[in-house]
Order: sequence, then C-alpha cells, then structure tokens
Amino acid sequence: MASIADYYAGKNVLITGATGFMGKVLVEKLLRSCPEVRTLYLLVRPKAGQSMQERVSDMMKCKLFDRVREDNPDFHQKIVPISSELTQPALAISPEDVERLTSCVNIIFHCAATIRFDEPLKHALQLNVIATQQLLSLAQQMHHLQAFIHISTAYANCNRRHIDEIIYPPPVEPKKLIDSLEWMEDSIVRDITPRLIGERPNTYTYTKALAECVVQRESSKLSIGIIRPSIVGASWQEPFPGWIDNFNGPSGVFIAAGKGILRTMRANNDAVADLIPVDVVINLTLAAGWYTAVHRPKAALVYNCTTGGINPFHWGEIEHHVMSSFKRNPLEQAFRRPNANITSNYLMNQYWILVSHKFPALIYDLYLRLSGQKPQMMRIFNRLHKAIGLLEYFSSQDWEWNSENMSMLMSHLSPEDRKVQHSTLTCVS
Ligand SMILES: CCCCCCCCCCCCCCCCCC(=O)SCCNC(=O)CCNC(=O)[C@H](O)C(C)(C)COP(=O)(O)OP(=O)(O)OC[C@H]1O[C@@H](n2cnc3c(N)ncnc32)[C@H](O)[C@@H]1OP(=O)(O)O
Ligand SMILES: NC(=O)C1=CN([C@@H]2O[C@H](COP(=O)(O)OP(=O)(O)OC[C@H]3O[C@@H](n4cnc5c(N)ncnc54)[C@H](OP(=O)(O)O)[C@@H]3O)[C@@H](O)[C@H]2O)C=CC1
Repeated sequence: MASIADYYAGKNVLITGATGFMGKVLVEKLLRSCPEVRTLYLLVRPKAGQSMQERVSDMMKCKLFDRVREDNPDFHQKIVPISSELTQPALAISPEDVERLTSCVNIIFHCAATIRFDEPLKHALQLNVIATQQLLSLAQQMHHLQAFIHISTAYANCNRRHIDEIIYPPPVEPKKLIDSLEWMEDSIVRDITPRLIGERPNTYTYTKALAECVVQRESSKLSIGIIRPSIVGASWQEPFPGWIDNFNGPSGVFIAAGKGILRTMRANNDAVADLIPVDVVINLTLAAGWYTAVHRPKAALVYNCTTGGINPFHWGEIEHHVMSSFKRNPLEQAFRRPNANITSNYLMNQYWILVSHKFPALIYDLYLRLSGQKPQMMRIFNRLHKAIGLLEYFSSQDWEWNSENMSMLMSHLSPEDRKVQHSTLTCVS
C-alpha cells in the first residue's frame, strides 16, 4: 500500500488561503512530510503595502518553518506564489498563470474564506460562495486534477443539533441569492440579513453552508472531499506544540482572561467545547486529499473533523485549565490578577459585567484622564463585549457530529501512515 507521502511525490498542489492560520500549517506539513512534492502554487493577494512575493517570503521566515528549513534550506524553490484576488472576476489570475495552472495542477486545497462573524452578507457571499464557484470552474479546466479539497466548518449546519457527514439542502438556492443581492444596495442587504440567515447566528456559517452546496454540485465532474473542522486551536505536536498566530475563537478570550480583563462570560459549563488542534486538522486534510485522489469516490465525501463525540471536553473544564495555567504562567502587564468565571445565567453575567468590567474600566479611565492620558479601558471593554457577544452562541449550546468518515479514512491508511496519523487518533480519543 503506497503511503501518503508517496502519493504527493511529484505532484503539483494549488492552495488558497495559504497565508492564513490553517493554510500556513498545511504548506509547512506538505513540505516537511512530503519532501518529494513538486510545486506548491499559492494563490496570494498583495496586502498592506506588501507584494505577494514579499508576503510569501515573510511567511517562510516564520518560526513555523524552522524544521522545514533545517531539513531543506532551499525549500522556497518549491513555492510559487500566484497573484490572485478571490473577490475579483475569474479570481484576477492572469491568462498566463491560468494556462500554467490548468496544465499541471494535480490537487487543490481551498482554505481561503472570510471567517469574521460580523462580515456584511454581500462580502461573505462574494468570498465564501462566489469565489468557491469560480475556483471550481478553474478546477474543471485542469487537465490533470485528481482531487478538490474544500475546507468548510463543522458549524455550517449549526441550526441542527445532530450533524451527519452529508451535505444538507441549502437555506436558499445560492444562485437566486447571488442574483438578488447583486442589484441591492448595501443598506437594504444589511436590513434583510437577519431574515435571510434565519436560525444561523451569522453570515459566516450561512455562507459556508451555501458554499458546501455549490461544491457538491460539481461532484459529478470532480473528485471532491469536504473537511468540516470544529473550533481550530493551537498545534498539539507538529511542527512544535502550541503554535498559533491569531486571536480567533476562544484564543482571544483566553488571552483577555489571562490579562485579567475578562472576568465573566456566558457559556454552558456542561456543554462540549469541541476544540481541535490545527495540526490534527491538517493531517486529516492531507489524508483526505490522498484518499479522494486515489479512490475517486463517486459523491463528495464529507469529513466532520471534531473531537466531542470521541473525547468530550467541557467549557467548565476549560475555565479550570485556563485559570490554573495563567496562575502558573502569568502574562506580562496584566490589568488585574486573572479570575474569570463562566456562567450560563444571563442576569448573573450582566451583573458581573457591570461590577467586574464596566466599573473598574470607568475608574481606570478616570485615573487616566486625571493624569493627563487618553482614556482607553472602556473602549477595550466595548470591543471585548462585542466579540464575546458573537462567540456566546457557540459556547452555550451542544452539538453532536457523526465522524464515521474519519474512522473510515484511518482504516485505509498504510501501516506507516497510521503511525503518523496515530497521533491524530490518540488526540481525539
Ligand atoms: C476562562 C474563561 C474561558 C472561557 C472560554 C469560553 C470561550 C468561548 C469561545 C467560543 C468560541 C467559539 C468559536 C466558534 C468558531 C466556529 C469555528 C469556525 O468555523 S471559524 C473561526 C472562527 N472565526 C472567528 O473566531 C472570528 C471571530 N472574530 C470576529 O468575527 C471579529 O474578530 C470580531 C467581530 C469579534 C471583532 O472584530 P473587530 O472589533 O473589528 O476586531 P478585529 O478582529 O479586526 O481585531 C482588531 C485587532 O485586535 C486584535 N485582537 C483581537 N482580539 C484580541 C485580544 N483578545 N487581545 C489582543 N488583541 C486582540 C486583532 O489581532 C487585531 O489586531 P491587528 O490585526 O489590527 O493588529
Ligand atoms: N480557524 C478556525 O477555527 C476554523 C476555520 N475553518 C475554515 O478553515 C479555513 C481557513 O481558516 P483560517 O486559516 O482560520 O482563516 P484565516 O482568516 O487565518 O485565513 C484566511 C485566508 O483566506 C485568504 N483570503 C481572504 N480573503 C481573500 C481574498 N479576497 N483573496 C485572496 N485570499 C483571501 C487570506 O488571505 P490574506 O492573508 O491575504 O488575508 C488567508 O490566507 C476557512 O475556510 C475557514 O472557514 C473551519 C473551522 C474552524
């Protein structure tokens, strides 16, 4: 049985979202564990005054790539940045680059998305749905494509309590929505967004559900795998423990608690906190790419990449672990001694917000004003309250994901891959 690294040997891989949190880990893992991979084409846009080449060179200098650099100091030769703005027609890829990609790409990993919970619907639709559709059109022109792997989210169907590894009917026909929003003014779209997203909490989960449907429609023409990770956190083992580069999801909440700023948050102590380390998600993603290309399943296979069904961990336990870890390793320049509590009671939470957040912030801002400095604490708390208000939906409820396809995937691995993926299994079990 050929190993996953054998499959990727000599392959040309196209990756979107490579400059993002998960994309970087995917690039690193491919270069380190599949050293014979031929070329990684990264669709990147210029940003913040940096060209796409500068962005990719900066990314490769990051500590995350230290092990790859040690193994192969010339690893950057395998990376080819391709200029692309995914919100533009035809993804703004030049005709020469289209030609190059269509003639050689063997596998696509589509990681790019807007993951903001407060993204205006039009923009979320443009990036998460329309860009996915355009990438699928490009994929169909590729002469040697063997697999298209789409990164979705376990919360795309968070309006359901039990989520199987199937693609559910979309909340609305994507094409109809795209056509209608095209002519509508932004203010009208903003007004009707709550009605459109219905039971979903935000435009992110709504557009990710639509994207799954768009991807599924191409499954008769392409071999497709859909990965649905739950809440992706810092790396567990690879390339080293604890790597993370953002404040998304719970990470920002943990830091705010460690700085002594956040003292209270509404969450259900007994609800499962479905966290999954980024390296575990990426190991599964690469294995799913291999399986899709080699076994060419007739319908798109969905992999719920979650931990709660196998090794449930609860928000109440998280409170305990976060607090004891900050007591052992205090953060520098903390506002107060960390002491955060979780409560499921709305009124109790409001009371503690008043007493432990707003009142100390007012006093501190008064002190800053009196000492001739600019007040800032109330502004920080307002941002924090906005952020936790958007996260509470996920920390106050329980979901149940079926993850049979993950087990099926493991059973198909060669003995040597199973050893590598064994860490993945021991993490979730
Ligand atoms: C002990 C208690 C423990 C309690 C635990 C309970 C935790 C519960 C948490 C539940 C989480 C559930 C998440 C579910 C995720 C679904 C999974 C996914 O599919 S997808 C993934 C899920 N998707 C998401 O998670 C996205 C959610 N996030 C958002 O949608 C937006 O960030 C926002 C609306 C919350 C704030 O928007 P806005 O106000 O515009 O602010 P910006 O974003 O623009 O950031 C401005 C700047 O501030 C920086 N910074 C941020 N935080 C912190 C911090 N804590 N400190 C310091 N700095 C921080 C930030 O880096 C940035 O810096 P720079 O780049 O400018 O230099
Ligand atoms: N993080 C999590 O907890 C989870 C994430 N996911 C999914 O995983 C995938 C990756 O998420 P994550 O890495 O956390 O997200 P990030 O926000 O870290 O990365 C998003 C990536 O998309 C790129 N991108 C965004 N807009 C454009 C654009 N207009 N043109 C070109 N590229 C663009 C970004 O590029 P740039 O650097 O130029 O902005 C970046 O590389 C997403 O599909 C997300 O839905 C699923 C479950 C949980």
